[in-house]
Amino acid sequence: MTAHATRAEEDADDLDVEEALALVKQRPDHTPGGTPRHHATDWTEARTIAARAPRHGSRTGYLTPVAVPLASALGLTLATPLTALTDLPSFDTSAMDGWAVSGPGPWDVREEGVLAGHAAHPPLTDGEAVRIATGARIPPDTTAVLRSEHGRTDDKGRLHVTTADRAPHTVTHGQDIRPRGQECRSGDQLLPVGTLVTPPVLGMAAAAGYDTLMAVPRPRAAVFVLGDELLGAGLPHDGLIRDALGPLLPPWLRALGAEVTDVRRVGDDEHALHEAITACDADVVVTTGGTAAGPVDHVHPTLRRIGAELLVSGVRVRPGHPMLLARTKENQHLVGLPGNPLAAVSGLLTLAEPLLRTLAARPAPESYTLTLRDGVQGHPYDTRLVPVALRGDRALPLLYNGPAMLRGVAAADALAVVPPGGAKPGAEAELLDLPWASGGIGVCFT
Ligand SMILES: Nc1nc2c(c(=O)[nH]1)N[C@H]1C(S)=C(S)[C@@H](COP(=O)(O)OP(=O)(O)OC[C@H]3O[C@@H](n4cnc5c(N)ncnc54)[C@H](O)[C@@H]3O)O[C@H]1N2
Ligand code: MOO
Repeated sequence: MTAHATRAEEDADDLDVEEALALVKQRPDHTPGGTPRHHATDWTEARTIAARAPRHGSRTGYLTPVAVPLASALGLTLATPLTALTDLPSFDTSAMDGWAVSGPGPWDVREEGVLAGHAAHPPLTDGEAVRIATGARIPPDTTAVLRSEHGRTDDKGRLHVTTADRAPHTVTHGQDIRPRGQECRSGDQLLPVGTLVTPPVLGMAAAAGYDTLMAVPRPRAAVFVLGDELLGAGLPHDGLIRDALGPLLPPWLRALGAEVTDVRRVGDDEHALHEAITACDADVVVTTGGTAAGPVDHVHPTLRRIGAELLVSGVRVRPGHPMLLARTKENQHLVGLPGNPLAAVSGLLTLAEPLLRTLAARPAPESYTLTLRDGVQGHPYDTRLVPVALRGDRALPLLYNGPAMLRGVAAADALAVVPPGGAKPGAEAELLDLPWASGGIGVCFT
């Protein structure tokens, strides 16, 4: 381990120890800075509140379904059942390249063959055959398809069944013919409401006659990045640092099913923040930074000013405890992510993920646990989310997991949920998968 790594690891540990020590000396409803945290919500409860938030009043929770062209429907949820608009196959079709034959052989072979996509072929008479391609329409009165490798034509053009292992290949009635309606009849339900539109669902829908699907659209999300200290390019200098969340959040939100409609830096300007929020018509507003009670932390004052309803104000989770969720308009929620980058990731998974999931009518991922290879120091009262790498059937907690660090999560497959008090080596921990670790980067960012 390098001297640099050792120092960073100590820093990460120091943060935990400092916070823990400060907290054990205080009542659990006070932050280290002494600000009361009367409203801090339990981590599990916060996720439940976020998932239910869009369901207030008589609302279903999900966005109004729309007709979406197949090319744009990947990742959406079906709002109506997928009902076959046609029989499949829609005509009797050849399953193999070969000959359509009628009655027992040998057969006289017609001159013109039948290809996929061709118009109907005249009926065969008994003792006749015609060359046919896979997917072509079966001529009326065909009794079987003989595969090209199971037949040969003699010099008079007559078709014979060839032999294998000294016995002729069998030609049974209906062999290698896919009858119309074998897979479904027009009107059959192929997939229920609530199905996630995956690549095979798109293929199935096209085969069954659809050009568009009635689906729940992607929630539209706007990202407002707060902080005068942030640079969009180049090296940090003079106390200024690079904006890490501007690049991180939009693709992650897309991976969570959102359409990102706006990404803007609004500095530490209360007026600009007020303008940005009130002019925004996205379903979800995500702000970063400014959630604490510092002199330029404008999120809470702005929410008070616009009369927003605070649903979650602080969560008993580390990092990320100042995160918040508010209802800013009848159809709009705001997720306030803390500025520390790993704290923002924590808020994304705690509040934004369940909120977006409900708006998009997606089912909750199955929760699962794995054994932790190493012990993880806990917070006395709060849940911790710790980046882990998956190695076989064990989760390996990663270093560099301090609130301001992304080095751990950048190498992680999941975040482990560590309960208050910590976890011993070999303990089971719930894992929150990172979208690309399970789905593949190409799938989740389309
Ligand atoms: N008196 C107290 N102070 C703080 C408390 C507390 O309980 N009492 N909590 C600390 C914790 S924990 C966090 S997290 C932060 C949350 O603060 P804010 O949401 O107001 O965030 P900022 O102050 O704006 O920034 C915090 C930190 O993160 C850096 N930052 C901000 N945005 C970005 C970005 N887009 N990319 C990279 N880094 C960013 C910023 O420069 C600060 O270093 O409050 C603590 N304070
Ligand atoms: O614990 Mo804060 O929430 O640094 O990130």
